[in-house]
Amino acid sequence: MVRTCVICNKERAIIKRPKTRQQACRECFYYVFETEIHNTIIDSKLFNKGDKVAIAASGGKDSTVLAYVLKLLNERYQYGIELFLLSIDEGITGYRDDSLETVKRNQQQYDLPLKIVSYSELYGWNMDQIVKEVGLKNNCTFCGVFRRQALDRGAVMLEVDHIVTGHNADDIAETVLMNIMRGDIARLSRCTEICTNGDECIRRSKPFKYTYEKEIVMYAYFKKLDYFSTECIYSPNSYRGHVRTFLKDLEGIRSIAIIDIIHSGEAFELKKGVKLPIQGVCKRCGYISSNEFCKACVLLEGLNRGLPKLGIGKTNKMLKKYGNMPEGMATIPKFMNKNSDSVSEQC
Ligand SMILES: Nc1ncnc2c1ncn2[C@@H]1O[C@H](COP(=O)(O)OP(=O)(O)OP(=O)(O)O)[C@@H](O)[C@H]1O
Repeated sequence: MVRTCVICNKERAIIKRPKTRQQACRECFYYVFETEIHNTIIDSKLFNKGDKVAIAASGGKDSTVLAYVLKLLNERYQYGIELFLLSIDEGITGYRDDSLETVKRNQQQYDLPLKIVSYSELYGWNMDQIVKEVGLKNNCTFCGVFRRQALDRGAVMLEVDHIVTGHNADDIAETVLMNIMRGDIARLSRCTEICTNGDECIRRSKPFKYTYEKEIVMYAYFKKLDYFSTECIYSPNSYRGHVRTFLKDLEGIRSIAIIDIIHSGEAFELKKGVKLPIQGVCKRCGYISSNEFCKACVLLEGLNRGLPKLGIGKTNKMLKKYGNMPEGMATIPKFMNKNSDSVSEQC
């Protein structure tokens, strides 16, 4: 049976929106998809006119669609922001080298400046070398911690005010579930924030907070966007992978479950008296940290001392076991910010 688009009531519907189950034509799907993201940006006051914004670009579907849509919305609604692409080269042969080729093509296609920062130049180690040391089990910890800091460092090099990432509604719902299952109250209380600012120097936000992964894939497919679709070769059997499978099952039964989980996460309130870690700065590299040394410095020290397990688990417990961090070890360059000598002075 031929169905008519429920939005324009004219064209033939060729899409069933995964988020709302609405039948829509292609043009109406594009329009509602883009407009919902625009509404999220406006409702959350993500940007100020004149902001320099780095799009964390991995070459994957999410960040590729993000670059395309942000460029389009910036022109359509005159946000007045300046966009850049910022990519981190983790040094994963057969994965990141190929996806970075996609980012380089996106740079041409979208005519945006691109900056690539590598783990090797920042930390003296790439992921291929790290996996040789630590194996497949804990390597995602190294990669995640190092990437977070690498993005901030790249943003400082680009002198931008803001980083946006392609984290989508599914990613955020997964994170809520993971934090509940781990009892990680500190992260649970902040993982649904669309924008982190105040305690961090470079604003970081997720314009796709309410955008379903399936719709991002559909949009990329129908628009024929150029993106890289292989999964990371070093992340089989990650904890997140199991949560993802669980969430996909839930979505199959009730598609709105993803948004409901995000709303539940937003509604969590901490009991009075619950102590949260206090943000300070790393004594060694100046990056934000709730401990004396940031996680990246501890992980790096573990690698350099031939003790890769040093940074896995509770830092204080591990330092007790393996001994304190010796002074004068190879370390990450001091985190410098465009307005101050170090993060501590600006935040
Ligand atoms: N190497 C990288 N360089 C720059 N940004 C990255 C990199 N890896 C991840 N990101 C950012 O973090 C977001 C979430 O990353 P994740 O690893 O969960 O990938 P994903 O969900 O497959 O997203 P994508 O489809 O964009 O790769 C990405 O959308 C991107 O904005």
